[in-house]
Amino acid sequence: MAESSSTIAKPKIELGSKTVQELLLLAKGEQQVPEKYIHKVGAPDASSVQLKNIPVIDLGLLLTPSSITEQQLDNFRSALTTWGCFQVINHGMTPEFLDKVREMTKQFFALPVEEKQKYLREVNDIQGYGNDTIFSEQQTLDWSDRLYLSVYPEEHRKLKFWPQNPKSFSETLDQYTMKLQVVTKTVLEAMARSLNLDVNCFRDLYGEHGKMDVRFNFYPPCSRPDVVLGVKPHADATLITHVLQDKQVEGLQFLKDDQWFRAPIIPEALLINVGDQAEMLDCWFPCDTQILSNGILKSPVHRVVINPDTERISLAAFCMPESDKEIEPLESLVDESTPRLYNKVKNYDSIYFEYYQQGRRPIEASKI
Ligand SMILES: O=C(O)CCC(=O)C(=O)O
Ligand SMILES: [Fe+2]
Repeated sequence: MAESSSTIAKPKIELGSKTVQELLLLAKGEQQVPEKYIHKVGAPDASSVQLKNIPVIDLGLLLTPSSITEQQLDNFRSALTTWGCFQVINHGMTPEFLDKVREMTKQFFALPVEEKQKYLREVNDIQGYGNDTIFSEQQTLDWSDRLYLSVYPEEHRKLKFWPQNPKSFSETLDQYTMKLQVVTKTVLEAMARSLNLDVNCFRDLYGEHGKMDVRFNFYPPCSRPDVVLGVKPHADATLITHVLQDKQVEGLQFLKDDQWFRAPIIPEALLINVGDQAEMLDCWFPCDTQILSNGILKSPVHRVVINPDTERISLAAFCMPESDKEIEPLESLVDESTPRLYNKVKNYDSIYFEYYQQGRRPIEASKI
C-alpha cells in the first residue's frame, strides 16, 4: 500500500515500538509471538491456499500496438478487469539487474541494527526505516520491517533516508525507478487502449511529475505463520503498483471471487496490480458488456503471509497521480444510465493509511 509522504494524518501513538528484526534478536530464539502481532480475527489460515497462474503480459507487445493481436489485447483486458493484477515480462530490465535490486534489499536488512537505525523514520514522517505506523492500541501489527522512500517527483526525496550501505544502493534505486517510470507510462497507455479509452487518460493523470514511492519490505520468518500476517489484507492507494517479488520465497496472496490464491514467482517478471485510484476512475466509463456499478478495472485485495523458516523480501513501487490532481469521472461519460458512484477525491493516499490500519477499505469512504 502506498502511504502519503506529505499529508498523512498524524498517528496518535508513534514509534517506540521495535522492528520485528529487533524483537527477534531480543527474544533470542524464544518462540512466543507478541500479542499485538496476533490476528484473532482474519488469521491467514494459509494452509489450503492454492497457487493460480495470474496472466502474464509481454510488455514488448504492448509497446507496438499496431502489431498486437486481438487475442493479446483480450488477455490484457481480462487481466485488468477480472484479476486486477498481472505479471509483466519483457519490460526492458534484465534478470541480472532485478537480482541486483533484490540483493541490495537483502543486504540493507542484513545490516546491524545500529546501522539501519541511521535511517530510522521520524515521528509523523512516513519516509525512512521502521515498522508499522501505530495508530491505535487495538491495531494488529504487521510482521514486517520496511524502508519507505519517495522517489518521484525528485523534490520529495529525503536523501538522508537513502542508505549509504550497500554502497550502490542509491544509484541502483535510481536506475530501477527510472526504468519503472517508462514501464508505468507504457502500462497506463495500454490500459486505456485496451478499454477503448483516450490513450492518454490514465497517463495524463500520472502526469509528467507522477508520484512514485517505494517500499522495501522485509518479512522475517515466524514460528506462527497461522496467526501473523506480513501485510494485512488491503488494496493499494495507487493507480498501479509494481511489485518485485522475492525470487525464492512466496508470500503474496490475492483475493479473487472471495477466495485467496497464491501469486506465483516468476523471477524475471514484475507483478503489477491496479490500485484504488484507477478503480475509482474507471467506474464511470461506459462499457458494452458490464454493469458500470461494478467498475471495469479491479483493484484487488491482497495480503502477505509469513514463512515459518525463511525470510522474504519484496520491493513495491507505488505510482500515484500528481498530488494536486483530482480523480473524477470524465463528465461526458456520466449520464442517467451510468451514474457516478464515487465522490471526487484528491490526495487519496492521505486518508488511505489510517483506514488500512483499521482493516477498512478507504475506497468505500469515497462512494456516493
Ligand atoms: O510483499 C509483497 O509481495 C507485496 C507487498 C504489498 O502489497 C505492499 O507493500 O503494498
Ligand atoms: Fe500492496
